[in-house]
Amino acid sequence: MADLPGDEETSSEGGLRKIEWSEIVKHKDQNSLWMVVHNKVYDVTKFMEEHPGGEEVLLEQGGRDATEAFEDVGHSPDARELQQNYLIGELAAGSVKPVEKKTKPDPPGVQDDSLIRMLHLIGSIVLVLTAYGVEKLSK
Ligand code: HEM
Repeated sequence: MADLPGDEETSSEGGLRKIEWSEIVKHKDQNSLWMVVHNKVYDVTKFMEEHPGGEEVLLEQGGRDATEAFEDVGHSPDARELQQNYLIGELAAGSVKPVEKKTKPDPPGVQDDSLIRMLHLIGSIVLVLTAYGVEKLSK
């Protein structure tokens, strides 16, 4: 495969280029789709349309560790052989996987905000009532 960015970084021992997560996570759409399976990095951009399981599932795994998803499907030995055509490198040892941001729970502070507003309201009412009471008493 030609024109792979950083091809020249190919390591001497394994022959496989060591790739960091910081680079992998950038390749997660139709233009360029990489995924990690068993610590190996695959560029499946050109395979997307041919994938018997559909391109959607591959896109979902773009820029991520797809090992579990890949194994859960129980891919055939043929599929595993085919997969090797798309091998571009291996995960750099010690490369730290970025924390995935999934659907966030309610941001903290939302509840606190409404609590503060409620306290303000109660405070204002107490203030008005007190002022009213003081005025009455002073008469
Ligand atoms: C380089 C990576 C991959 C290759 C080469 C590949 C290849 C294949 C092949 C050849 C098949 C046909 C059945 C078989 O031979 O096992 C298949 C089916 C399937 N693949 Fe993949 N696959 C890859 C990654 C993935 C990933 C990451 C997922 C994520 C969920 C996935 C999901 C599926 C599903 C759901 C099917 C079943 C389709 C069906 O039987 O209806 N594949 N794949």
